[in-house]
Formats: sequence, structure tokens, C-alpha cells
Amino acid sequence: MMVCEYKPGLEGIPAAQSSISYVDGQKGILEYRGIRIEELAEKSTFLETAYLLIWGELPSKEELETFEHEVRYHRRIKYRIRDMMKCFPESGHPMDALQASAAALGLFYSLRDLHNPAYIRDSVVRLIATIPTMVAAFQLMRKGNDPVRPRDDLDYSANFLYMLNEQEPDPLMARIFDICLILQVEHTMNASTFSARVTASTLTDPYAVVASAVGTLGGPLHGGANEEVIQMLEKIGTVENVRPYIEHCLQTKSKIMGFGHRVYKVKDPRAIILQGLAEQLFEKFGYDKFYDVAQEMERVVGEKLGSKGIYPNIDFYSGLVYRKMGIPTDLFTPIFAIARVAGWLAHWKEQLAENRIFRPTQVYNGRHEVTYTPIEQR
Ligand SMILES: CC(=O)SCCNC(=O)CCNC(=O)[C@H](O)C(C)(C)COP(=O)(O)OP(=O)(O)OC[C@H]1O[C@@H](n2cnc3c(N)ncnc32)[C@H](O)[C@@H]1OP(=O)(O)O
Ligand SMILES: O=C([O-])CC(=O)C(=O)O
Repeated sequence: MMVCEYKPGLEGIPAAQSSISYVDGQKGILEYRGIRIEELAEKSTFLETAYLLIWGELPSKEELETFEHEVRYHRRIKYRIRDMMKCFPESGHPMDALQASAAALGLFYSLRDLHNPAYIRDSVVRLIATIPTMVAAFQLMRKGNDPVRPRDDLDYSANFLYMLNEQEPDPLMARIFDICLILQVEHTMNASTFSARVTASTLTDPYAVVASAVGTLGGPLHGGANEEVIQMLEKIGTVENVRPYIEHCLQTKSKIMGFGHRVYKVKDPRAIILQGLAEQLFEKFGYDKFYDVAQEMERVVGEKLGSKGIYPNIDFYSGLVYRKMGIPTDLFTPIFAIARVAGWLAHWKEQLAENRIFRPTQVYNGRHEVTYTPIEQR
């Protein structure tokens, strides 16, 4: 057997062959099925992009209408899922609520039929359709309110914002939210997608695949960083405090949230688009003073760490966009999951098409031939 050098974090080691997305981390390019994200952000919708990622081609008008229709009519969650969520502690993190609910959904669809395209399609539709409803339901129920029923006359993003806020969103806000989902939907072999593929490779059901990926996305080094960014901006508070804060982070070797990336050595192309979206929102709905703090952070981090290729990643500006929409900070990562579920499902489908169970090796650095010591002699 070929012995490879051990790389912590599997840096640079291909874990799969994939045609879903492509990143050039030196040039700051991201493509979904060969199409640049800038173009999709301008011209596509989240559901159209999800279709592209999962089925490999842009849908025809009829195919898109059918997909949108299917998603629209699967948005409601079962009352047992709702009742289960009602029992979750209000103080629990919504990502944990989402992980548990996504896994619980699998209890209702336990007949696994992984070779059947209809099973794959039904699962894709059900997960994309119900995850936003679960996120909104938990938000309302933890405030002591009943969840709001999804509205069939609203599109995907407008409906989510409606379920969350109990009122129809401003059209610009709904469109910007939809673009955010396009930007967050997929990103090659990131940690949560890897987790999804490992889980998928055991031929378990797609609800377990998504639940394991949700658990992975939540960590502060991955999707959870978007929440930490806002907490950090609040803590810094003013532009004057930025430099001392960053110098302190460098001295103590602590990570500056929303900066750095395993693949990008330039500013993340998604951060560039998100920054523009934040500015559009500020223009229409009023300025956010933390934007000044964020821009100063970008300047100072660039000065101190630019030579190491550390620039804003996707999580740096997404929080400012969601904050301007009035979304609570601890829903930022669940919203990331609403988007990313389509990417995970694209990888699930691709993994199944040429499956081999993931079973890497390890470098054993423990002891051998140790004699058992009876408890009274220890
Ligand atoms: C959706 C997403 O997942 S996007 C990423 C979201 N995560 C964050 O924003 C958290 C902050 N960033 C980080 O922790 C990292 O940059 C990660 C996790 C994104 C990438 O990690 P890795 O590729 O393993 O890089 P690693 O942590 O080894 O850092 C390499 C070097 O850059 C430094 N570095 C990387 N990111 C940062 C940062 N945010 N702040 C300060 N220093 C950093 C490290 O200290 C290290 O320096 P050294 O070589 O002198 O020891
Ligand atoms: O690719 C990564 O490691 C993290 C990331 O940006 C994402 O998942 O969107």
C-alpha cells in the first residue's frame, strides 16, 4: 500500500473527484458547475442555482417551475416535528435545534431507496423545502409564539423572511437574502461537505447526511464564524479600538474571526459581493456604524497579515447583511445551513453515483505490547 505523508487537516489532499464547484484560491475565483458566482448572484435565484448544483445543468423553464412548485408544496413541517421542537430549551442554539430536527425528519422516511432517482428527488425537495420552516419555527417557538404557516404565494426567500418576522419582507431585502443563499450554497470540499460525504459513503439516509453536516457547519472555525464576527464587532465597538484589538489577537495568537481561509489567499470573492450587498442595504435602510469598524479591521488585518494571505472570508460581511435585515445573530449559521443543504445534497448525489466508503488511515503514535496492570496495582 502506498504510504502518504500525514497532513494535519488533510491540507491539499483530494478527498473526492467532483464536478460540482471549483475554487481558484490565488485568483479569487469560484464557479458552480463552471459558472462564475458573480454571474449567478446577478442573474439566478437560489432555487435555480440549487437545481444547477444538484442536477448538473441549468433547468429549462418547465424544469425550474416544476422544482419550485415541488419545493413550495413541501414547506410545511409535520406537527410532531413542531411539537418536538417546542420541547427544546429556548436557550439552546438554533443550530442544535436544526441538527436534531433534520435527523428527526428521517424517522418519517425510513424506507431508504438510494438507487431510485424518485427517492433522491423527493429527499432533495423535502430537505430544501422544510429546513427554512424548521429554522423559522424554532425562532418563533423559543419566543413563546406558534410557528407561522408558510405562504404558497411567496417565493423561497420571501417566504422564509415572512415566516421569521410574521410580515412580508421588502422586495429588495428578499432579493438580497436570496443572493446570500446563492453565495453560501456550495464551496468544494469544506469541512461540512466532507462530513456530508463521509456520512453519505456509509449509504445511510440523506437526513443523517444533512444532520451530520449541520453539526459540522456550526463550529466557529467554519460557518459559525459569521456569528462570532458580529460579537467581535460589538466588542470592539469603535474604529479607534480596532488596531489595539488586532494587535492583542496577534500577541495572544488568537484568531480574528471572519479572516483567513484554507484555500483563498486573496479576499474571498463572496465577501466582495456580500460587502456590496451590505452597502445596498445601508443605502436603503440606514447605515450601520459597525460597517466602519469592519472596514477598518479589513485595512489593519491586510496591513498586518496580508503577506500571509489572510483576508476577509465569506463570514466577515454576511453577518452585517443579516444584521441589517433584523435577523438575530444566532440565526446566521442556521441560515448558512438553509443555503448549504443544497450543496450537501449535490455532494450526496455525486457520492452515491460512485460510492466507496471513506476509510482513511492514521499514523499510530501510541504504545505497543503494554502489559495490563490490575486495578489494585495502579
Ligand atoms: C465558511 C467558512 O468556513 S470560512 C472560514 C470561517 N472561519 C473563520 O473566519 C475563523 C478564523 N479563521 C481561521 O481560523 C482559519 O483561517 C481557517 C480555519 C479558516 C483556515 O485554517 P487553516 O487553513 O488551518 O489555517 P491555519 O489556522 O493553520 O492558519 C495558518 C496561519 O495563518 C494564521 N491565521 C489564519 N487565520 C487567521 C485569523 N483569522 N486570524 C489570525 N491569524 C490567522 C494562523 O495563525 C497561522 O499562522 P502561523 O503559520 O504563523 O502559525
Ligand atoms: O471552503 C471552506 O473551507 C470554507 C468555506 O469557505 C465554505 O464552506 O464556504
